[in-house]
Amino acid sequence: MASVSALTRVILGKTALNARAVAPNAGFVKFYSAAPAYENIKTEVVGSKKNVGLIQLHRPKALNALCKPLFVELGKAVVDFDKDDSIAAIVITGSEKAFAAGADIKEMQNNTYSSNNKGGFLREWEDISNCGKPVIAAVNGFALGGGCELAMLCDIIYAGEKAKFGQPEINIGTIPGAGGTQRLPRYVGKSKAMEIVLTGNFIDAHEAEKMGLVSKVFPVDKLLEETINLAERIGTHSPLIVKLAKQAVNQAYETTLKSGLQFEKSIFYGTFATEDRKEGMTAFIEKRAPNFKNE
Ligand SMILES: C=C(C)C(=O)SCCNC(=O)CCNC(=O)[C@H](O)C(C)(C)COP(=O)(O)OP(=O)(O)OC[C@H]1O[C@@H](n2cnc3c(N)ncnc32)[C@H](O)[C@@H]1OP(=O)(O)O
Repeated sequence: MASVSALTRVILGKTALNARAVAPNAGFVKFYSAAPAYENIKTEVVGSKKNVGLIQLHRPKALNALCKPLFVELGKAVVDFDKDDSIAAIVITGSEKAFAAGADIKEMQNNTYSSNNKGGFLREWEDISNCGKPVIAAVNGFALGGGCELAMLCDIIYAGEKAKFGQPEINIGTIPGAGGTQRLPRYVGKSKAMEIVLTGNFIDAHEAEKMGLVSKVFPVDKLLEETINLAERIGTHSPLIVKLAKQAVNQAYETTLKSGLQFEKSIFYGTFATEDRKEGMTAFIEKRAPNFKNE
């Protein structure tokens, strides 16, 4: 697969450089003065308004298996983009062959119950689910085990038509450990989730779309472009209201309908305390585009 840089050059028709490598004020790519030297991921700021944080998992020799160093870097990149007011949404992608082939089996082979427990194995993954901004997965290739779970930690999943999803942990004598038994049934229902978890079988992108795991399927070489378009579309709205909308939808997974509706109502009422709600409605009535201030 072409690198993120090459892809974004194609997508945006201008020079997109790795944010780590670019000098301050280089124009197209936002410079992170304190950007760490990542080894297992690449980050860039992309989109015509430079408001989409793109993270590419980059551990090609292991099909992006999610070793701890990779996840620490991924968590840091997500937290940094989440804190950055110029970023509207975050896209996580992998390579054409693999989004991620799961947690790193070689790394965990000699773990014990007690080492998992004491070390909080896979705890870093919470950095993704705690992100306030929309996180979108662009999945080409394998999204297996932890790879499928990482995609499900994201708010929206777009897939390339050759993507393969699965929870094959059962094949190696364990069970999904990063949300597969909990998030998958919420996406696809109990029977299909049981089938996927208990057989370890893979499902293709179109099946995943039919089941509701994936929102849309695209040709492999269009996936990243379409996902960035989606992130940019979200980025046209008030970041404050987007964050509240995300919180409200996520609450549907945490509670009963009655208390979820109460939660929604209080968030909805709360939007009336924001400048952006006032601006949005005023702009509609004045027949002009809104100018949101994130306030
Ligand atoms: C949260 C939990 C508990 C988990 O995620 S458990 C892990 C769940 N995931 C899996 O079981 C998938 C494991 N991987 C596979 O089944 C196969 O690699 C696939 C994805 C079907 C691809 O098969 P192939 O195309 O034949 O590639 P394959 O040669 O197996 O993999 C290429 C390299 O990546 C390595 N690799 C692939 N998946 C890996 C993983 N999850 N952990 C560590 N290394 C992995 C693999 O060992 C090989 O390395 P090497 O060349 O040093 O032998």
